[in-house]
Amino acid sequence: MTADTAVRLSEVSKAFGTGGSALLALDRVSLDVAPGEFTCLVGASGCGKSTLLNLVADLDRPSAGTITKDGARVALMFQEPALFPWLTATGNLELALKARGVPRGERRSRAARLLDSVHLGGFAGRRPHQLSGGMRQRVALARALALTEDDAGDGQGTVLLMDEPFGALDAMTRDLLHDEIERIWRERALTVLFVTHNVREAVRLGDRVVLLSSRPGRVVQEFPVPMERPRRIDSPEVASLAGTITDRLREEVVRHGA
Ligand SMILES: Nc1ncnc2c1ncn2[C@@H]1O[C@H](COP(=O)(O)OP(=O)(O)OP(=O)(O)O)[C@@H](O)[C@H]1O
Repeated sequence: MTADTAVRLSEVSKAFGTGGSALLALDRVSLDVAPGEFTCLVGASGCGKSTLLNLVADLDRPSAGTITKDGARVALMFQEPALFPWLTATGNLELALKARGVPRGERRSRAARLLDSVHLGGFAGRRPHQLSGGMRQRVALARALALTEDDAGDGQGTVLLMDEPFGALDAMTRDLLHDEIERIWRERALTVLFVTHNVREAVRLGDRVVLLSSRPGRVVQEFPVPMERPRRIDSPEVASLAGTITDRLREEVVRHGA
């Protein structure tokens, strides 16, 4: 492990079950993620993308291999925002800050600052059902930041794990959130591991796209994304690289019958 690595997976395997019915979800996956890097993971359904994020988040343990994070704070964000419906946007953030041990007197102002940082300053008193799907995901993003920033409100050293976070949103809302996450990633120098089915989304956002095979999940190929930021998801350059990755993914799906 060096200063150049925020997360290192070394020969990580994960099997579910035992004996003849065991399912090998990940097979000797090795991956180094640099601090401040935006890495996207794509692969066919069931290739183990969520399993990999859960292992990095310590929600589960690998069957073999090691995962090293070098003191990084880790936050996880899912497709469903999973907010408490009876709490306002502010209330949801205050609860996260309480869980982080932030003193009561500081929580309101920290929550307000976090809502401002995701451009939801005017919606602090709304409950989740009074917010659009995109706004709820912004609150979920602010909560992930709340769980990881240090006492000075600095997110440096944070690994943000995102599991299809925009998968349930319409295309225009998703485009806006792509701009948002890119801005926040840059401002806070976050390290992001982003799982998606959407290859264009991966090319829009990633410094690198890692393609996983299915049953068992293995790293098939890595694609650096050389285009300048910000990129447009419908630009010819994004479409072209996404096409190359999709062709490779299709070969894998055919090979594994997924
Ligand atoms: N707790 C579990 N017990 C048994 N099998 C599991 C468990 N979690 C995942 N699996 C299996 O492991 C494999 C990988 O699942 P995982 O959810 O990580 O894939 P994925 O790539 O995230 O899928 P999707 O893109 O559909 O969300 C699948 O075959 C799944 O059925």
